[in-house]
Amino acid sequence: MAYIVVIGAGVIGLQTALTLLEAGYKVSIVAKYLPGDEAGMYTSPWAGAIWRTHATAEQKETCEWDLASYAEWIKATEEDGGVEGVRMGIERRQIRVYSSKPTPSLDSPSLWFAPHVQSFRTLAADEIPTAAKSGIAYDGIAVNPLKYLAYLLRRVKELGGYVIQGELPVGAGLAEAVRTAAQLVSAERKGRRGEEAANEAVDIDAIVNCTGLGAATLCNDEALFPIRGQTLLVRFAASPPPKRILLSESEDGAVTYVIPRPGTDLWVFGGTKTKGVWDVEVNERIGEQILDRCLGLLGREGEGVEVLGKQVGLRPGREGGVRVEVEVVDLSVGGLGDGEGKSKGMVVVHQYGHAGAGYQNAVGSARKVLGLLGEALGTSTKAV
Ligand SMILES: Cc1cc2nc3c(=O)[nH]c(=O)nc-3n(C[C@H](O)[C@H](O)[C@H](O)COP(=O)(O)OP(=O)(O)OC[C@H]3O[C@@H](n4cnc5c(N)ncnc54)[C@H](O)[C@@H]3O)c2cc1C
Repeated sequence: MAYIVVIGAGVIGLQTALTLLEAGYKVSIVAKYLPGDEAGMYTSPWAGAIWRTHATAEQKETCEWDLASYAEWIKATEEDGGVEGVRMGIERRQIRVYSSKPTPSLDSPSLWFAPHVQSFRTLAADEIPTAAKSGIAYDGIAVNPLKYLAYLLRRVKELGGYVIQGELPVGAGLAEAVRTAAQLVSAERKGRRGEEAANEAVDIDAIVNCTGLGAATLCNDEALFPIRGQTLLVRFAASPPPKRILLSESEDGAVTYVIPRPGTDLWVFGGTKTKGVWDVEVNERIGEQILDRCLGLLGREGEGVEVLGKQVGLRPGREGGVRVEVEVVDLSVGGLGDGEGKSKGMVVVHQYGHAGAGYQNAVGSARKVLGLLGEALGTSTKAV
């Protein structure tokens, strides 16, 4: 059975590990940060998060990825009275998207997703705020990132995946990172199985690199850049609004959104999308602007509104888009020897740079990794 090490425990690493385990691979995760940790370089806990595709009709693969998550999430909210959805930390909520442009016709490429989402409709004039020109609504999904990450981690462990907390060296090249990952897995095996495992060869068949922004230094990918997002966590002391996701896009590209956070009485107010800014300190002035914009979107004043959290996350943006591809890394120099002096090429599947769509891309892009691994290792999904 092929043995895969997944680097990273954000939504991408965890979903990839889960997909590989479900297909029969043995999997260990190595990651500096795990669910429950909070760090500027750990994007996933800070997400909004919702299902709202950013893909254009021409980006066929991304469209498929987004639809894969949508189908899986909707199913989880429907089956068994929605028990699985609750376990996952997701809720089905109507999303209303307001725009400063007129409604495109239903066969317009910008509405490619309309036939695929449930209860799609254009909003009537009296359902649209005065500042907007048009609006659409459909059944969306809100995700509580903390619960969702915890759920994925639990599933990984239930299926026999091992999770090792550790940092791989950055700036020393991918081969060095791969070697360190192998050492960490070896040490973990030793701890788990006792001294007799100490000399056991670490037989790793492939690595999947799900390091998000960390890939900028782990494998020197200069195309990566942060897209800073600031949000607030808000509670309404009285008369909370109807639990809907509202999102407004203005002509200058600014996006304002309110998201009821699943399983809580909190709301996420957002947001910002500032490219190239690494600063993870909360900016109070931006926070006040977000509060004003969101209350305006809800048509409310500020009474009884408690701001309980202020947060910043860095989306892993990448020039040229997501990187999901195979690289064979030469480990011959001081590498993972086979004991006979032969060089060893390690299959590394890169899986990072999902920008503002990591949650909705995760299921589909993990399936792509599964296919790439099967081709690279010569293991069909059924034969691992
Ligand atoms: C404000 C905001 C709102 C968002 N809203 C949405 C939304 O509505 N819908 C949506 O789909 N997406 C949304 N996103 C985007 C989504 O959060 C990201 O695309 C996703 O979290 C990226 O996940 P990741 O696993 O690639 O990276 P991360 O979560 O950053 O995980 C990277 C992992 O790699 C590990 N790692 C990195 N370097 C090393 C190293 N050297 N050694 C060991 N481990 C390492 C880290 O410790 C971590 O475990 C939003 C993001 C933000 C900030």
